[in-house]
Amino acid sequence: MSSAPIRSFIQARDPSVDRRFRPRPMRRVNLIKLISEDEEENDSWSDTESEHGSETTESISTSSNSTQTDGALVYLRLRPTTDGVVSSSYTTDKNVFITRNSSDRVGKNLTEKHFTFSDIISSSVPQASVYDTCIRKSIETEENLTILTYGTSGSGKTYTQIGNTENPGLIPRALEHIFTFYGSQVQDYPCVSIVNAAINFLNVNEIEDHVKLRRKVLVATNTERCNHERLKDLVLSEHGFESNDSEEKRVFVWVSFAEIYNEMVYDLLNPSYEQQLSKKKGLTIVSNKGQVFIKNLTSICVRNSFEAQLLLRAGTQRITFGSTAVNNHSSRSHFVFFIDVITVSPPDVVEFHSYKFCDLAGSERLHKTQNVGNRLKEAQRINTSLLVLGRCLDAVYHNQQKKNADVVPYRESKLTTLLQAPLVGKEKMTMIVNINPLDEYFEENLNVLSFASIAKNIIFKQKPKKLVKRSRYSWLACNVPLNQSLSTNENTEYLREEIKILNNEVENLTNEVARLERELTTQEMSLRKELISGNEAIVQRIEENWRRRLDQQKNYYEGRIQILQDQLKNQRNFYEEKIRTQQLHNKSNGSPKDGSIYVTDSGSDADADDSDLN
Ligand SMILES: Nc1ncnc2c1ncn2[C@@H]1O[C@H](COP(=O)(O)OP(=O)(O)OP(=O)(O)O)[C@@H](O)[C@H]1O
Repeated sequence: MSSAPIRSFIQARDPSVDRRFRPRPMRRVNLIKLISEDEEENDSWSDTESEHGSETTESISTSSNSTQTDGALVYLRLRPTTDGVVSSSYTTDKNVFITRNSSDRVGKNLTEKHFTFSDIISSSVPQASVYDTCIRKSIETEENLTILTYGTSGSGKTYTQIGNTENPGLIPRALEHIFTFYGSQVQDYPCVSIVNAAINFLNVNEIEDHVKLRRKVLVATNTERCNHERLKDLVLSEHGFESNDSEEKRVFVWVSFAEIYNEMVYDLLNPSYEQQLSKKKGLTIVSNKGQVFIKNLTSICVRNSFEAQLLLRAGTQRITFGSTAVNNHSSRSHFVFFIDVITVSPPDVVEFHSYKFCDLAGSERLHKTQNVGNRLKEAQRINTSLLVLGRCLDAVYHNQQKKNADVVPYRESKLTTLLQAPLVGKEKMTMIVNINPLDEYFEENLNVLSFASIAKNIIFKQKPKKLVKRSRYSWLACNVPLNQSLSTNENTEYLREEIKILNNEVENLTNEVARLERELTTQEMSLRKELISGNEAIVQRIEENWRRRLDQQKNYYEGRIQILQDQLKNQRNFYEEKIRTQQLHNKSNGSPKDGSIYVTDSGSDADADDSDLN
């Protein structure tokens, strides 16, 4: 029995076939774009060949310690609210019940909804706990992880990912964690890297080139080691990370940083970033046997957390921010910060795992953000790419219930093209949904929560994968001491650059010391002023006390003087009266010839009054 011919939309039409049922492409395809991307897919494999390539056997293995057996972990994080009416009420057991408070919409279906999350992070939960809940375990179990922050504008996505100096976010914490975890195993020289999503050993020339590039990128950033020491102390004191560097292992940590702005991919660590931006020359996203990567994205092999934090800060300064009516420091693009960790164990095992921190730009209601001009264009691009992300999640979710899967429209936006692996479950994905639970954002929050609930309900059929390679000389290939690897000229140049960066650092430290001294002087002055004004107040109080006591004493003695004067007056009157009476008496009886005065015994009264004078 002959089987029915397989229909194809490329072949010429068979006139006997009913046109209504002819096969068609599932969607309109931009052929030029498809050809250019496919070409790059082919190229990318040849790029991965290194001098060790012929001796290697490469395998993609399933991660044995992976915990993802079902779907993505979706957390809800609530932003603290200072004023305004809060629209949602929450239950404790991972459920959120969102309801509108304002009276105009009560009674409509829109006003009440119920959603479930992997966990709810309330507004009082500190950044350290968010890190412990969402990321810590993945770093300690060395598994691939993509962490997305999603939500409306101003809901706290960038705060969650990057944070600030007092409250560092997930990325700075992850960097400190990785470097503490691997400790002395972290290598200084980039002997092995990831090129086009494949493990690649570098030869001596490539190592030299990379060391030069690393210097160039680091020298261009403003080194501030003192700030880093503060950040490191803070993070380590909050988490107490433990080191796992007892095993014999060589670890290479690579970081890269990309931005998707107006559907163009920009390299935030590229020394000529400004040129790419002005020429609007973005990078291409390509895929290689399911591994998606950005072609020619600058990746730097960092030696310690200080260098990594510097690159994070330098890249963050280049992210496109703008002011809107909702957030005066609003990200106008999506960014992805990549940390790739390659571990080489003796005799021949090379493993690769990566962490992608993806901060999605906020979905925006145009009438609320009041955007015009460029801001409006950006907002439209942002909303479109988020819409595609929603459609991809929706398609993945519905495909799991269907026999014939629909095409998932990953390629319709740069963001979804890049996130393809976690969206299909090849990599573990954690999504933090940020909302500002004010009543005025009720509808936006409802959209965000509906979107998140789709992500929460996806169950992946495949398990996350980890790239493992066995290479006979891998351990040896990673043992390239500086003096052997660099020629004398290069070595001199390298040392010159080292001196330059150290000088830079000395200058910064001197400035920091001067600043601290100035701060100290100001503090001392204000302390002195405070002490003087404190003492002045005490002296004034004592003075007032004494003055009061003096006044009291004065009043008392003045009173006494008055009494005594009155007594004296009375005595005088008494004796004068006595003298007058005696004189009258003498006159009537004849006065004594010698003129003497006779005193009567009533003088005893005067004696009694005299006692008062004592
Ligand atoms: N959990 C939080 N605790 C304290 N402050 C927060 C929190 N979440 C957000 N904020 C503050 O809210 C403001 C807006 O946050 P952020 O810029 O992170 O929003 P966003 O979601 O990234 O916005 P956009 O999409 O517009 O870039 C910032 O000033 C931030 O410090």
